[in-house]
Amino acid sequence: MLRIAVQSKGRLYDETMMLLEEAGIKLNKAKRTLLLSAKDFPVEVLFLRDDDIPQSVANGTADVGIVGENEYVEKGSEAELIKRLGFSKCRLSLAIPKDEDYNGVTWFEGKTIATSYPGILKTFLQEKGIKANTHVITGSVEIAPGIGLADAIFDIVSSGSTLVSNQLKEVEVVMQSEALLIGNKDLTDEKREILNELLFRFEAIQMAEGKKYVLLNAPKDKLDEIIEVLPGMKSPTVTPLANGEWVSVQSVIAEKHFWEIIGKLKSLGAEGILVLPIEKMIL
Ligand SMILES: Nc1ncnc2c1ncn2[C@@H]1O[C@H](COP(=O)(O)OP(=O)(O)OP(=O)(O)O)[C@@H](O)[C@H]1O
Ligand SMILES: O=P(O)(O)OC[C@H]1O[C@H](OP(=O)(O)OP(=O)(O)O)[C@H](O)[C@@H]1O
Ligand SMILES: [Mg+2]
Repeated sequence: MLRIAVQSKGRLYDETMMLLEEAGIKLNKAKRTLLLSAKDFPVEVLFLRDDDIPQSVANGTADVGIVGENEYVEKGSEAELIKRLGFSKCRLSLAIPKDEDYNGVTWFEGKTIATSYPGILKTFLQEKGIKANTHVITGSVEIAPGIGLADAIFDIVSSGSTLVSNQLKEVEVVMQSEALLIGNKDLTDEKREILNELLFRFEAIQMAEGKKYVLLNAPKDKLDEIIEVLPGMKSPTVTPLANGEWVSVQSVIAEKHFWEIIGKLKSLGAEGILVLPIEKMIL
């Protein structure tokens, strides 16, 4: 059994559970259980507060874990980084009251900064040679300047709307963060084998992200030009149609180039274009 620690509720929960489900890990349902086993796969899932995940993985309570890079770095965890998962992207930034003049990090000299990430903040301030006081609070950090608890804050920013609604402005981005798969350094060979299977599945899911399968009918005399627009994984599949003047072409395209590619295909005379989602991709 490989034991995976995941956040029990919060910002990481939904996408973590979706990733596990897409990887074929279906949990045996039980109400209010913090440890659930999976059906048909030697994995069990341990639900924890995200702050506790790096340490649980480092000390072997869990074998692997899914946690924000911010928590992993803050805890200085002995766990090893196995894979970046690409979701829950955010950044850790310093922010100050919006009406303050700001002309560089020296603004923070002698100031008090409220944060839930004192470790990362300390490293940053040391690198910059700034002496400031840190006020550690575990939540609602953004209200600290407004109630006179601190002069500035150091916290998670994503859209920036929490800063705006607290009359703050972001002045320094200190680190970028995303969800990570981390693992204990001393996994047994058996556990490594399960982990490798899990990684294979995660990679197939990530590979399919942002990609679409396209099928279309093309006039034979335009085939070369159409193939140039549609690179495909290796090269597009081309099959003849009953009408000898036409062929069917199938390929994979990146969603971000979708409309541009479809426009070119149409102008080259492609017809009957079908676009299908891709669930998994194994090269
Ligand atoms: N606004 C956001 N946008 C994107 N990712 C975020 C955002 N806020 C937090 N995250 C990421 O999700 C992780 C979990 O955030 P969440 O707010 O659920 O944590 P928490 O309040 O500490 O929860 P817990 O009760 O588990 O300790 C953060 O550590 C960060 O990596
Ligand atoms: O830039 P934004 O898009 O506004 O996101 C940033 C906010 O999101 C997180 O809080 P969350 O909403 O998860 O609430 P929490 O304090 O209960 O963790 C984080 O702590 C910030 O406050
Ligand atoms: Mg937390």
